[in-house]
Amino acid sequence: MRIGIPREIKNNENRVAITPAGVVHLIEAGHEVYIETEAGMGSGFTDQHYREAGAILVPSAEEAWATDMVMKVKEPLPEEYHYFYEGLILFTYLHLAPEPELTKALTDHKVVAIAYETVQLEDGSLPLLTPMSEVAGRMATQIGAQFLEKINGGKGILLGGVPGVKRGKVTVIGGGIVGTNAAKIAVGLGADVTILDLNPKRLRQLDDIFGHSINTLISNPLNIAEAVAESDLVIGAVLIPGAKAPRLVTEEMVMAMQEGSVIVDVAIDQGGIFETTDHITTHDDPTYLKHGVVHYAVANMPGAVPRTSTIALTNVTVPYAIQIASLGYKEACSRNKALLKGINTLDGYVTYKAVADTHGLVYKEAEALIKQHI
Ligand SMILES: NC(=O)C1=CN([C@@H]2O[C@H](COP(=O)(O)OP(=O)(O)OC[C@H]3O[C@@H](n4cnc5c(N)ncnc54)[C@H](O)[C@@H]3O)[C@@H](O)[C@H]2O)C=CC1
Ligand SMILES: CC(=O)C(=O)O
Repeated sequence: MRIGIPREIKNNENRVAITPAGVVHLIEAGHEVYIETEAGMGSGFTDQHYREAGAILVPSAEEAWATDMVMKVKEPLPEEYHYFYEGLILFTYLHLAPEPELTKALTDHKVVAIAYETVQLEDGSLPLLTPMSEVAGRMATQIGAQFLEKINGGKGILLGGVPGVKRGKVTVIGGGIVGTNAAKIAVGLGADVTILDLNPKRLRQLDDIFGHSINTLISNPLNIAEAVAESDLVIGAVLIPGAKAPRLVTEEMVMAMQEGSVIVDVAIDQGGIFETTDHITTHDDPTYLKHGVVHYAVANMPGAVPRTSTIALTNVTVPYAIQIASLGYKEACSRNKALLKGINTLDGYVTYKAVADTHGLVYKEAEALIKQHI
């Protein structure tokens, strides 16, 4: 199969969908890799690295898109929609629930869109989201600490405090991969950390992992309101796979926070969990002030640490890409049910229920559509 890797064009998105090591694996499996020139530069991989690995360098995005399967990192932007064609396999993060226009473009062009973030194993885990959630979770606390500094618009506190001065309070809403990694860094900095989750089993696991260095709270509106009001930093880390994020923190709750406190809404890629994170921000202009609270809502946080992120991402995506390329998506998804769950659009239909429900579109099971072809 011909696999295309265009350069990412989202603001400050320095990741790339394949490393030279990944190219070697794909070529060993019998495939051709067409990579746009300079696509890997932001991650420290030169065109020469890719050439030596056996890739074919192409000078335009158009040529990278004119292949059988395109691998990307982020969702295509409107200026890329004209590359879509019927039967194109697109393997990337999509986050379609907050993206009605992209959903329409994919269904209109009958693209086979396989979203990294909804590939799901039997135990419910999301193997192609996990590494980026680890990165974003760790970054969330670092970023929060940075914006709490007075020079960056914050209230001027050090999360760990010092002897004789109180520690800062960090609340993490959602105790999955992002939440756990955010808490690890916050505990490491010496902050007073509270994690809320809806799932009592998860809270027990967190209690086993962190012991008395965190507080756990069941997630409900009263607990959220109380924890948010007294926090210096609140991190949004909730996910209902494929669906629009629930708005758990109301504007009123944000108004109860002290001026100069900070919100990092990591879940913004699924629409965000704060009523006040009403738009996505970029690495160029990452924050805005609302009710005196600094809001950070960047949807591609790992793009800021591309070397780490590209390697972590491709470690997990390449084995799935090889399955799709070697077997074809129909056979690969019939054999691998985790991959089947990744198909968000097929044959002009939305094939992920939460996405179809969010946009009020007809839902069709990917498996049934694939069977019609076989
Ligand atoms: N902004 C960015 O650059 C990035 C954003 N993300 C996003 O971060 C979000 C979280 O991802 P993960 O941690 O991997 O998901 P996860 O599935 O590991 O964890 C989500 C947690 O939310 C909990 N939850 C569900 N409903 C809840 C509620 N009402 N209250 C409290 N907790 C609730 C679940 O029980 C689960 O523990 C996703 O939207 C993901 O796409 C991930 C990486 C990068
Ligand atoms: C998960 C995601 O969307 C990202 O890493 O940018």
